[in-house]
Amino acid sequence: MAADSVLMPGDALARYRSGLIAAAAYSAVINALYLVPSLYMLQVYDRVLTSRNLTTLTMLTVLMLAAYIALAALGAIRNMMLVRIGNGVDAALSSSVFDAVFNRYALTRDLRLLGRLNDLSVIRSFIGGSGMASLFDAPWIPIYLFVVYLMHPYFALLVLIGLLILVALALLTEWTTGSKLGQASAFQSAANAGVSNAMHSIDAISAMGMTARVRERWSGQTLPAAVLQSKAADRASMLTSASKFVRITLQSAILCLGAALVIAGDVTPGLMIAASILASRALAPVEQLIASWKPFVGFRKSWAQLKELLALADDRAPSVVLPRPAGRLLLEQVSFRLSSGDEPILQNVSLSVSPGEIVGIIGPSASGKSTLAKLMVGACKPSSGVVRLDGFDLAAWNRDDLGPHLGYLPQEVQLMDGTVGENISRFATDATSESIIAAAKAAHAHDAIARLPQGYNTRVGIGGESLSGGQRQRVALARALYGEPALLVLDEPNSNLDEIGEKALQDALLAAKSSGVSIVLISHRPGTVAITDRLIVLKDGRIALNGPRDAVLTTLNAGRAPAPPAKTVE
Ligand SMILES: Nc1ncnc2c1ncn2[C@@H]1O[C@H](COP(=O)(O)OP(=O)(O)OP(=O)(O)O)[C@@H](O)[C@H]1O
Repeated sequence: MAADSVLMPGDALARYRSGLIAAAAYSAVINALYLVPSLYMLQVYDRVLTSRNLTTLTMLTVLMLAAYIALAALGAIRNMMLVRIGNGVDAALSSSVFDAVFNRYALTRDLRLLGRLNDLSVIRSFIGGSGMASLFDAPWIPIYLFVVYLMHPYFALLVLIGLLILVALALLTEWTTGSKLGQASAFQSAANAGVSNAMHSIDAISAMGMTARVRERWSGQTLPAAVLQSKAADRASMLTSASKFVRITLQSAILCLGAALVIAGDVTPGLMIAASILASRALAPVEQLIASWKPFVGFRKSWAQLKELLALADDRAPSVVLPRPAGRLLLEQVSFRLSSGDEPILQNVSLSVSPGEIVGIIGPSASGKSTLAKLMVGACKPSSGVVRLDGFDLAAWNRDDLGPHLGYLPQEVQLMDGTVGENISRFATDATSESIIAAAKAAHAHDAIARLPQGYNTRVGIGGESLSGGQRQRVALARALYGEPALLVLDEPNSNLDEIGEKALQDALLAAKSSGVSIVLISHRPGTVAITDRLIVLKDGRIALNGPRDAVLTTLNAGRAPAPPAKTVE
């Protein structure tokens, strides 16, 4: 089935437009209700205490309680709605982001792409946390200020000064700590990436006593990170204390001003207390906004990064699901370079492979064989030219639809943590034991798997480390043959095989050939080369020779150094 097309962050959020409008409406009512405490205080002081009327006090208290209950309930509902919207946006975007990260990583091998998965949780937490709520509350700052102004313009002036000082302190915090925290996080990520990289070479590192050097490199990056972090923390705590000072001083300053105004007969004592309560309420959204500033900056950054990633995403979902291919592979003038301006790894490669044909690819190290294999299975895209399967550009196939028809055995076999059976079935949830065993038998690997401690249920460990190199290759061949693919591309499938394994591989390939599979085989071993029908010699990224196996071998053995342009040997 074709996967959904790529969803952009804005589209995902737009799906929750009505929820967001409702949350904004709840916020308006919540903020209006926050006026109740000061109004209550005003009435109690100026009306109840002067009239000594208990009925009025009871009525006011009942109204106040009803408002507080509504405030608590609406606050809880709004927060629950925002959490659900955050989760919904995350869930809606997750497949597009996951696919985009994987497809892009296949092209660039850039591990920083993993951070894009983290961007999803940044966005979810911002929408579902206090960040989004504080954006909804922000428009109320001027409204509160206006109400304070109505009480007395001097009160409003004082609150405004307090607000400006708080904002200035927040900006100062960001200005003095932001770059330090950024540098610290860059040091920390470099340290973590270095350790995870070193762990891939753990055997060589421990055998050759390199642990201390790896540790020194790690601590050389984590120590500066800690120093920068503590410098930033020192400044941040000084500025936080300054903000607290401004807040409590402002509260008392309002009372002081209020008292002076009461003495002058400008305001009532009730208004003085109400203004003091309202002033702290007016400051609350500003403080919330300041607290949410960092998450907001993070949210905007993550949002922009996901937009950029998804805009580059290869939307391969075709409108028509193509039928099962017969396996006719055609490369037309294919060139490949890692990025524009780089030297091409492959240049103007044209070739074809027919169903039931085994085409061998040989050539010196670094001549581009593995890159060619990746292009043939769509693991990377040509910089120019087209790779066609049954006449259709590979890019026209949806990866999820095409995958089952392709079998690929990469040069460095990496199995995923799971059982042998799960790896063979490519982790398909609907795989049957019969289909797994059929693939293992087709790969002539069933007996070898039967000898493993728990047979098909043996866990292979991360990368397949609990299997030997040869066992890994045999399981990977079974995985490539799972589901009877139409095209099989094998990159040095025998590099770790013993004689028995090599014979099993040859038998498996001859059986696949006789059932009409198109096979591309990168291998230099004479026994395996002997089962190919045609041979292609790659040199410096170009086809140097292409023809029937024996004719190509004769040309090579005659010692005539192959040189571009490609010769077709008959
Ligand atoms: N991701 C990459 N980043 C940088 N260079 C790359 C990358 N992939 C391939 N290359 C370069 O492209 C060239 C061809 O590599 P490729 O692995 O295709 O050669 P090969 O013929 O399979 O080599 P070998 O027989 O040694 O496996 C090499 O010079 C290699 O350094």
